[in-house]
Amino acid sequence: MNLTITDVTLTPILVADPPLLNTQGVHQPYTPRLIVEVETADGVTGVGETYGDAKYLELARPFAERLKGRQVSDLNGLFTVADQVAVDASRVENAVDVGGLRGVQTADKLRLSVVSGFEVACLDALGKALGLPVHTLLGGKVRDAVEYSAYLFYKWAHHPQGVPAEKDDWGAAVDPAGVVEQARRFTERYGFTSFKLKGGVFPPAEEIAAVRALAEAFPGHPLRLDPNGAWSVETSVEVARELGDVLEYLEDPALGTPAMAEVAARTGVPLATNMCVTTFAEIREAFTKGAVQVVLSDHHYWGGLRNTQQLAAVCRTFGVGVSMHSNTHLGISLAAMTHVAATVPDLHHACDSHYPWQSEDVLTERLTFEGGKVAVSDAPGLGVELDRERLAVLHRRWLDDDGTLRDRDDAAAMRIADPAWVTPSMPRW
Ligand SMILES: O=C([O-])C(=O)C[C@H](O)[C@@H](O)C(=O)[O-]
Ligand SMILES: [Mg+2]
Repeated sequence: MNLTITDVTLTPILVADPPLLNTQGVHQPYTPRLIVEVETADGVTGVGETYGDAKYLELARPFAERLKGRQVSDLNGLFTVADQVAVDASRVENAVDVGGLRGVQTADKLRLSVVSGFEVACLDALGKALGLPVHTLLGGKVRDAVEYSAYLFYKWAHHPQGVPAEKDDWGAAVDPAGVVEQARRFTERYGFTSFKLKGGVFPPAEEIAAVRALAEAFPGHPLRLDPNGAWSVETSVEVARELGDVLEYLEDPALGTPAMAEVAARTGVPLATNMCVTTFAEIREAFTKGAVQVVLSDHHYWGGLRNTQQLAAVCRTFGVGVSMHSNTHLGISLAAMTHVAATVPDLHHACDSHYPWQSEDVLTERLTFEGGKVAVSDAPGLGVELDRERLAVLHRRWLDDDGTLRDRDDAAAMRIADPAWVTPSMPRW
């Protein structure tokens, strides 16, 4: 068996995204993703996926060049390769990513986001070459299915008038009744039993009312609210007081570890984060201050599936829970998330997934949720197959774009509807 990497292909694409609202603005009609393929000397291929904005693509290109001639099994070597790739200083000047939605932005984190796409592609190829599923390469599954939560968003029925977009059949959700209706459809279509509402969009009282309406419609079901750091400490404590009896956790109510620690000290509601702990370097301060009770790993920016397992081990050591964050990903990443989540022993919270919002994919067969869970594939590799025609169509869309959609910008999308919109300064409430 020859595991030498002989070819690496990078395909940036634009995928349809509905008008989902968050505290920064609204999703653009198409969002960038990067599809990574590696091929071995034996002709075995592996696929990976990561963020597709220009700053990732510009690192992925030199990274891909350096991979040829290496072994798909040399997963540790990917980090050495990453260290050799220079990051343009202007890419980390503002120190935050997507207005802060993905936490701090450092050169290392950018590199890790690229490593993850290649790591997953290498694991897929290695698994196929050995006839083993990715979860076996990660040490073996401890469950046969991984539970996901319904990721509810305030949303408009359509992207602003005149903006080209794909149709979506979800309708609008801008008030408690709309949120409950969306949740009902999520349960009917996918069987989800826990619900996360993306908040920070409307004044807290409206979002409290929406969560209350969910609690009434789905009594006893785990509920979460995530305003992406849009609230002050006082507001966070107030919301925790109002909703403490129904929340599984509050996610990033306030921005930054010191503020989160203060909120945590003043409420019994557990706090989760995908914003103040997004790198290993941020763990010590957050855990020693008791700022977070659940870390939501995003294998893309934590540097892959094996780093996610390491994060889970650190969390276990500190008695902090672990679950998963999600961002406009496709089926390759859902498969990758499912494989790694299947290997984490103490996963006690349903993982996030945007996948139901992504009507387009690059797989021949979409992954499915049954009873809110994705079955863990035992097929070799990730257990997914690339649909080359679909990939070509979505790549063509990226090629045809004049550059405005190649970098995610929720504030720019909002300005189309509201020209006066500026990225809100935090805390917003
Ligand atoms: O905090 C989170 O869970 C996210 O950042 C998830 C996504 O970025 C979500 O907020 C989005 O895409 O609007
Ligand atoms: Mg979050």
